[in-house]
Amino acid sequence: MTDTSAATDAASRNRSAVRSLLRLWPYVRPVRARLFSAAFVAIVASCLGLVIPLVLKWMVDGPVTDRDPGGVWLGALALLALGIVEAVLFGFRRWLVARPLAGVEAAMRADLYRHLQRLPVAFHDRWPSGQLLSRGTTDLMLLRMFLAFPLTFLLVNATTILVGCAILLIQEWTLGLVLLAPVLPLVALCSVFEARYALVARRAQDQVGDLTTVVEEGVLGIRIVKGFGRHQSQSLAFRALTGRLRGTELDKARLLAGIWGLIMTIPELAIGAALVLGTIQVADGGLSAGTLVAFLSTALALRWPVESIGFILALCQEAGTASERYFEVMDEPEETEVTAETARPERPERVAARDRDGDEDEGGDEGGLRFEGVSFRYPSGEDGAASVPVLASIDLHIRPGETMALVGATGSGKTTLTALVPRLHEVTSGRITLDGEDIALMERRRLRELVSVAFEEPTLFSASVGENVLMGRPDADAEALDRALDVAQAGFVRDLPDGIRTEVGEQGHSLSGGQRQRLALARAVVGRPRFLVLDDPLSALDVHTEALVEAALRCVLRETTALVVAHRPSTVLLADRVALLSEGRIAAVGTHQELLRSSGEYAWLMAGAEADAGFGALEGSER
Ligand SMILES: Nc1ncnc2c1ncn2[C@@H]1O[C@H](COP(=O)(O)OP(=O)(O)OP(=O)(O)O)[C@@H](O)[C@H]1O
Repeated sequence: MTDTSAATDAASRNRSAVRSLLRLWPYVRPVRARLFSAAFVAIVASCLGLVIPLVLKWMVDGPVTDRDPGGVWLGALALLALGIVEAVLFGFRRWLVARPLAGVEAAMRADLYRHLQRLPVAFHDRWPSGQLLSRGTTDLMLLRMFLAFPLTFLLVNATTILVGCAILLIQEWTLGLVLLAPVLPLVALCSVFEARYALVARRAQDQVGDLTTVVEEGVLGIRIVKGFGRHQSQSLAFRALTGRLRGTELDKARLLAGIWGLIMTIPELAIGAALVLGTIQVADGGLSAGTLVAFLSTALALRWPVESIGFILALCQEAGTASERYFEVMDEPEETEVTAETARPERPERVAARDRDGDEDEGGDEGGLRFEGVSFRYPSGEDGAASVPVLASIDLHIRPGETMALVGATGSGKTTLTALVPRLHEVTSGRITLDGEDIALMERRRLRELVSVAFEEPTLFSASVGENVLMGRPDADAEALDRALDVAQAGFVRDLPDGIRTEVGEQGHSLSGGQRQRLALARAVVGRPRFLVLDDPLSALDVHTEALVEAALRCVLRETTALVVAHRPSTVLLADRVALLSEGRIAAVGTHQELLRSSGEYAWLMAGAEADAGFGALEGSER
């Protein structure tokens, strides 16, 4: 990149950082009164500091020249009082902003969390979790600090410098102009610094996100790391990232050191020049000693407001980047939602039919779960290259009350197809209907009530066993919970130390894989859903437990319309019919026996599974 384009890029980044900071206004608005009051108090406190040189001038030209001890004591008391008032005012400012700004941070964090829950699965597939974590923690902390300190002090320092300059010019305008001479070069230097610092600050904050991802993966995958003895390679990867972050932080420190050095040296030179000129004027009798003392004291009082500008600008840049990173996530579109007003209401004849026939209504052509010309491709990756279609022209009808097994080679698209029913992903073309209703036109809340899912990888939350199961239907009663646990053969929970109140630990890691799967299955069936989607939910069970779960599941499946991904013949036998998925297309539909006869691929898949199951059983009996 050429220097010019780097500068243009940095300048536009600067503008976008300011725009991002302005977007904080809705959050700041409710606390604006406190924030402005705090800024006002800080300005008063800071300007009080500028009165001190004027008291000094009075003391030098008055009591000191007249050798009046009483006057000196009076001056000293005035200085003490000014110092105390200044300190109290700064303390009051801090008290004014602390509580409301903690509230702003909490509100922004809550909004981010709420938004993350509503973003589509495709977003979460794309974004590393560490990047999201760092935006919800470090970046929000930087924004709170920005509102508490740099934002206020940018205003306070600017006002103090303006008032101080006015006092300097009024006291002795020639010396004042000498002191103001470095202003223009300093402004130019600051803007170059800001542009460069913006780029490095963004790089550092992104690297913190990458580092968080690696730490999180290392902690969550600690069993694999230990199991494969990968400590060293993990440490090396971590060290490489920390090394890169260290380099970036050093770049930041170098830039800061440079600007700070210049901001300190240039005004010192100007003060030195003013001191020399002032002393000559006092010697010539053109200036009183008191005025020179006051002039230099004012100049020295302005040192901190001037010197801190580099540091404050750096904090503002970091806050701009933090805000940009926060709104990058907040700007991602949430899942499209059909509202109660726009949702297509359930057709009256369907409601009537259901009322008449109970749950097992409408055997007709429309009922059940239907895929009509469904195609799906995952969103294109970072490089923008179009992804290949995973599912193409899927036409499949699962009749009301029917259980359909979905069988296919690994990678054929079974999980993807099941994820389309609860709309974890949106179909690329075609449509899916539940009892004739297009799920794309249904309120998500209603869709989730109708459809329950259990995935091969059972995800549990750090809550009690009961809470995890009841996630499937929070209003279910104890009887429903018991029934669900029985169906899933999860009676083991009653032997846990606190029964269903036992905490399962982070991601349920205090339980075995098979136990977690059974709880996930219980969660899926607890609400007696009209439609059940199970993605190979019995894969981690031994053959005996699997047989028990299947026997109990048979009763549940009779009451619902189900799509069950199956790898083993025993699971397939739960189903009324089987659909064979081959490279993203439905290759055949029929009963298990029909497909065994008519489809070589199906027979081959089942033969492999049978051999595996037989081997597993043999191993089990030998143990
Ligand atoms: N989040 C994703 N982003 C991009 N491609 C994906 C994603 N998830 C799956 N795929 C791809 O989609 C294809 C189908 O994957 P899917 O998990 O649906 O297969 P499957 O039949 O369920 O496999 P298995 O039996 O091994 O679980 C695979 O080629 C996979 O690489």
